[in-house]
Amino acid sequence: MEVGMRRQLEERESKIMLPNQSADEVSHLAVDIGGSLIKVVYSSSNNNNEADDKGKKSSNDCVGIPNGSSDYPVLCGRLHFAKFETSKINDCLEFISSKQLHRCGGWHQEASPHDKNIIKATGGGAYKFADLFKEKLGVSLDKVDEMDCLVAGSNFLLKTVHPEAFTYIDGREEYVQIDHNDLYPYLLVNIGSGVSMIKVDGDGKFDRVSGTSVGGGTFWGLGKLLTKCKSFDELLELSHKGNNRVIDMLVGDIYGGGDYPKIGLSSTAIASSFGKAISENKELEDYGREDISRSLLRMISNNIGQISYLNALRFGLKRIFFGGFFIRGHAYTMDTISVAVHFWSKGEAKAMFLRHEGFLGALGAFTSYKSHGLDNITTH
Ligand SMILES: Nc1ncnc2c1ncn2[C@@H]1O[C@H](COP(=O)(O)OP(=O)(O)O)[C@@H](O)[C@H]1O
Ligand SMILES: CC(C)(COP(=O)(O)O)[C@@H](O)C(=O)NCCC(=O)O
Repeated sequence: MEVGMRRQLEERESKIMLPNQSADEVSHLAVDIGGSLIKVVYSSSNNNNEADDKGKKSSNDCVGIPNGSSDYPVLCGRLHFAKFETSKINDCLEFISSKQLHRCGGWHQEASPHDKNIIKATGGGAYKFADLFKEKLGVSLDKVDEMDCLVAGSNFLLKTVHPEAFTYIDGREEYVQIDHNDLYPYLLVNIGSGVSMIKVDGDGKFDRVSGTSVGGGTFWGLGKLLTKCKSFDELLELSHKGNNRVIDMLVGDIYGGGDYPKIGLSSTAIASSFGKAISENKELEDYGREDISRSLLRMISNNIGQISYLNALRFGLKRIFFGGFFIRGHAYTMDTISVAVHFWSKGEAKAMFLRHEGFLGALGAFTSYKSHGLDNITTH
């Protein structure tokens, strides 16, 4: 199975190991409620401080915060990730309730009852669904700004998790070694329902320099209408089998089969996405659903790649990291974005992808439990 598809079919819940992962007491929970998906990040930890077979307190190995304090057993455990469709928010609330994740303040003996009833939340849904969380789970959402969280999550991953960033070129993922002293500035492009482009200059130092409403929601929304797919994964799967040349008007279609070398366009370059449909006497039903899905995916990915590069150019940025659940580790999406960045930058800029692509915001909210030392965690 192709790497991209493998990741796409992963289980709904996945984990990052923190040092000494071993037990399962839930300690912190953060949510990112976006236009399409709710992302949940929570940590579980060994909280019992029992001696291991060498007679050493297991919490002494918890080296996640710089001063080595063992007051924060959350550092000895796992980060768990889960996601739900925002339209099915009740599934998410049931998940949280069934695992008692909302009782997350409990690990800290000194946590006040007040703290125990508050969870960090980001994304527009932190505003939209605050009352629902209160009503169904009895918790208040402590709202953290979405852009702050995206940047914090991205910086956390790039600095802490290895391997996290990779390039996707000619069908191959290649992991990128991140030099902590040479990370900034970079452009973060988060492709969620819509797209935000953020110039990141350091921890908490950033500027949202651009955005576009043509993003993941556009692909899923238009794709659903055009193909009658029932799920995002089905639409993505279809795109694998399709051929965009059936619908896209290529340079060669306009130039009698030839290239247009003077402006650097080969005959196979797309001159006009969906352009063939104007001249053919065909209805929507006459086109293959696979081909429609492929053209749509290509159109949107290409466009985002191009706008990203133009913004990188505006600020002289060479590195562009792409996140957001639109990507889904999908080979064709990453390939199209990479090719677009490479083409427009004439090889000067590089598109890089993040393994925890869709969880930047949720991770940023998670690390914002600052008073609990979580802004400094490290991982294995
Ligand atoms: N299972 C899924 N259901 C719906 N959309 C999905 C799914 N998986 C990936 N996506 C894509 O991811 C986009 C949402 O990405 P995300 O980063 O979660 O943004 P948001 O915060 O706006 O929800 C969707 O618009 C869609 O393109
Ligand atoms: C409004 C948003 C920040 C919300 O984030 P999302 O739920 O899409 O992840 C995002 O959809 C966006 O940046 N849209 C593009 C708006 C624009 O710049 O035109």
